[in-house]
Amino acid sequence: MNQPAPRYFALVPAAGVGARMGAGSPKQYLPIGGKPMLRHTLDAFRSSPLIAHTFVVVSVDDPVIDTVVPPDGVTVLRCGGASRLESVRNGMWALENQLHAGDWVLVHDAARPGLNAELIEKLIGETGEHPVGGLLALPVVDTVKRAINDEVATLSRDGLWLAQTPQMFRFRLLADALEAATDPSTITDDASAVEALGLAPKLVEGHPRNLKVTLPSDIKIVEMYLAAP
Ligand SMILES: Nc1ccn([C@@H]2O[C@H](COP(=O)(O)OP(=O)(O)OP(=O)(O)O)[C@@H](O)[C@H]2O)c(=O)n1
Ligand SMILES: C[C@](O)(CO)[C@H](O)COP(=O)(O)O
Repeated sequence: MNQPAPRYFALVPAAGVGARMGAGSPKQYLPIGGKPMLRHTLDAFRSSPLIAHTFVVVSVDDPVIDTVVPPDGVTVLRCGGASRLESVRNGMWALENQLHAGDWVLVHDAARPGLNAELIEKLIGETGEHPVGGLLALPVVDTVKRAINDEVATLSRDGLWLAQTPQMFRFRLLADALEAATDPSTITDDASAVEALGLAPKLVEGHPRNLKVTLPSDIKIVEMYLAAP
């Protein structure tokens, strides 16, 4: 019997405060290339024919989202938590009765506005029906140092990658993994919750344009990528 076509949904955690940006307001609403940072991410998912719908998680009392959310393709979930882990987990809880166990969920940071349809489709295409899931990541190309107190050591960069997002997993697996996760300081992305179950997601090479806008110096970099044809 033919299997139903897989469904892909985006879940965008956007309930952070942007402390490291130091802008005095949540960074996801800062203007990037003429529109709020979050809108770039929402528009990227709306531009991909593979994405059935996008859900964005914001803080319960977010006063800005209604002026940023596009007219269609996106549903706002006012259930943000005290950590990224909690915001994503709360978002998954909110979708419990809307998504099927086998639906794919692509979790993507609102703070990564450089995402485009090509990267979305690359992740989906290369992850395919992988038994665990996949995430965009970049292989480490610099020498890595670890500094503890006055000691500095060079770490082998063999096999080291820097995780990006989206990170895509089937709904049930991701929901169960996040349910089992307890420590937001160690479970800093969605894949680490799945890895804690003893599972290994696929790493798919992303792109520097998909950087996480964390510090003020990141804004000009991502605007450069967004301005490039
Ligand atoms: N309680 C939180 C914390 C973070 N995030 C989201 O998770 C993504 C990645 O987090 P990060 O870049 O750390 O954003 P902030 O937490 O806002 O930044 P900072 O750590 O500097 O405060 C962002 O899209 C952010 O909005 C979230 O939804 N809920
Ligand atoms: C999810 C993530 O972007 C993968 O690199 C990263 O872990 C988010 O970290 P943050 O401290 O919440 O920005």
